Amino acid sequence: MRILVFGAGSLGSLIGGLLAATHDVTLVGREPHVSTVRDQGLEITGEIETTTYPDADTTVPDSAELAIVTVKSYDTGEAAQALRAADPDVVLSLQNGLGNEESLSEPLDGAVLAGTCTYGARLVEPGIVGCTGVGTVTLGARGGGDSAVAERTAGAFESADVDTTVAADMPRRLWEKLAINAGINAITALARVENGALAEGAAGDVAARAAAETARVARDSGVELPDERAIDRLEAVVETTAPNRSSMYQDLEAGQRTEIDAINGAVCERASEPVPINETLTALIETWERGRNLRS
Ligand SMILES: NC(=O)C1=CN([C@@H]2O[C@H](COP(=O)(O)OP(=O)(O)OC[C@H]3O[C@@H](n4cnc5c(N)ncnc54)[C@H](O)[C@@H]3O)[C@@H](O)[C@H]2O)C=CC1
Ligand SMILES: CC(C)(CO)C(=O)C(=O)O
Repeated sequence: MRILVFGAGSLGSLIGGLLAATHDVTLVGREPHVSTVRDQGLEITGEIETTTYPDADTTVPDSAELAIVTVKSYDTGEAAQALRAADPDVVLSLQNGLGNEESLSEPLDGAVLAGTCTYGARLVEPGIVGCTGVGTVTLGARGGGDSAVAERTAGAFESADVDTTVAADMPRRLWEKLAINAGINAITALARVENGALAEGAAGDVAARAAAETARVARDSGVELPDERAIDRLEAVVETTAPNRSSMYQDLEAGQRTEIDAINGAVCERASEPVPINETLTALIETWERGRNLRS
C-alpha cells in the first residue's frame, strides 16, 4: 500500500517506520529528521529494534492510498490543508484528543477513519526513534459501525506486524481515551509528577472527577460511557503507566504548547452543564501557555 505519514515526529516515525517493512511509506516531517531518514534509513530502538527505509520529505507526495495523521492536535487543520495535494483515498488519525477527524474531513474528500494508539514513542535524535511501549492500534469508522475500509486498513497494519484491532464503537473509544487523558495529563503536568502519583490521595480524586465529568459529557453527546467505566480505565492506565511522565508534563518541561484544547478544553466546549474540574485544568494550562507566548 502507498502510505504517507503526516507528522514524522515520535509516533509518526515509529508507526511509519514499522509499516515501511512491508509498504511503500513516505514520512512527511521536518529537517533535519527527513534528510537523515532519506540518507541513512530510520533506526527504531528500545522495545523494538530494527532499521527500515521509508522515503521522507518535508512536503506531501502527489498521491497516497492511505494518509496517517500524527501531528499534535493543534496542527491538524494545517495538516488537512497540506494533505489536499496528495488527495489520499483514506485518512486515519492516531492522535489524542477530540475533534481531529472533524478537522480532517472538512477539507478532504477521502474516507476519514478514527484511531487510537497505545504504542509509546520518542524521537531520540534525527533518524532514530525509540519505542517505549509496544501497544495496539485501534481503528474504525469515525461515526461507528462496520467498515470495509477500516478492515482493509487494519490488514495493511497487521501485514507489517503492527498489532491492530478494528472497532465498531470508535466514538465510545475516543471518549474513553479522552477521559483518561483528561484525568491524567493536566494534573500530572501542573503538579510535575509521574502518572503513578495519581494512584491515591487528593490528586487521584481530582483525576477521577475529571474523568467522570468527561463521561457525563460523552453521554450527553449520545455516547454510552458510564462514570465507573471511565474511572476504572483511568485507574488501570495510572497503574500500567505509573513511571511515565505524561505527554503534557513533557510539553511543559520542554516549554512547548500542549494539547489542552483537544483534551480538557474539548470537554468544556461540548459540555451543556458546568464541568468545573475540566474548566479549572484548562484555565491553568492555558494561562501557562499564554505566559510563554505559546498561544494568541
Ligand atoms: N508519542 C507517543 O507515544 C504517542 C502520541 N500520541 C499522539 O500522537 C500525536 C503526535 O504525538 P507525538 O508524535 O508525540 O508528537 P511530535 O511532536 O513528536 O510529532 C509531531 C511531528 O509533526 C511535525 N509536524 C507538525 N506540523 C507539520 C507540518 N506542517 N509539516 C511537517 N511536519 C509537521 C512536527 O515537526 C513533529 O515532528 C499527538 O496527538 C499525541 O497525543 C498518541 C499515542 C502515543
Ligand atoms: C496514557 C497517557 C496518559 C500516558 O502517559 C498518555 O496518553 C499521555 O501521556 O498523553
